[in-house]
Amino acid sequence: MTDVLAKIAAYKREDVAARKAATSQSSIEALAAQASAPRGFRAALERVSEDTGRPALIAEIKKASPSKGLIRADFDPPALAKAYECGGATCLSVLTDGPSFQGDDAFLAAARDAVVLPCLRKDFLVDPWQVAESRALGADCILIILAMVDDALAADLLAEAERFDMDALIETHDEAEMARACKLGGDLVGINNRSLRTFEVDLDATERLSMLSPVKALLVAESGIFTPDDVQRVADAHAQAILVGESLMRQEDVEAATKALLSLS
Ligand SMILES: O=P(O)(O)OC[C@@H](O)[C@@H](O)c1c[nH]c2ccccc12
Repeated sequence: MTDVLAKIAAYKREDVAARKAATSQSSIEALAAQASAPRGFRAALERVSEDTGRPALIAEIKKASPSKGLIRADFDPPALAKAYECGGATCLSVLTDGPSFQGDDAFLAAARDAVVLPCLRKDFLVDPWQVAESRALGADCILIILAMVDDALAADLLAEAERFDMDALIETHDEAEMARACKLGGDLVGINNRSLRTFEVDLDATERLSMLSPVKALLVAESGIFTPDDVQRVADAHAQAILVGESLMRQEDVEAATKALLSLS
């Protein structure tokens, strides 16, 4: 693991230890059992990509990032969620990590309550306890970043997601990680076009890795998508969904920008 990822993993482990000390596994599971039912994240993406013949949009609510600093000052998660929904997004992704992304757990619930769209909790999972926590926060899907976890932890996270009836987006960035994703056996696989090591973005990653993805997996092209041409490019590489944050978050009129990206009017 490189410096950025190692740093994030280190503070996450500390943070999770404190959270676990405050809320036991059985307590967090009790909270998860009370959460509103999962909305079917992967199923929604599949439905839209099949019905429309274009990639379904996972629209991301992200205030800041380590590579770009502050992305959007005027930041109101429920309003952004509604703008994305009206603009044609199929699902939402909400950053909950505080130190690197200025996210907050409360943003997830606030965004999800404002819409009917399934929501991904975008955070760094380093412990299976966080899966129950994600469900307790209302998440419909979790993220498993293969650059950050070994195969055993990835399998534990995936099994926990299944136990709570959630989907899991398995994130890859290179050939070795895609091979690991195939072994793991998930059915929702992301190709991050941004290296979490160098922050360099290249849509070429989707083109190189898509043919190596598991046969049954729904494929998500993540990061660096700015224009309808970019959407077409990853669609040509067989992406059935796209995960887009920055290019939409930077626009004043998020609903109009979402429609424009999807070429809807
Ligand atoms: O803002 P972008 O370039 O459209 O990217 C969105 C999303 O793919 C990106 O935020 C992301 C993908 N994988 C991650 C893992 C952790 C944090 C963030 C991410």
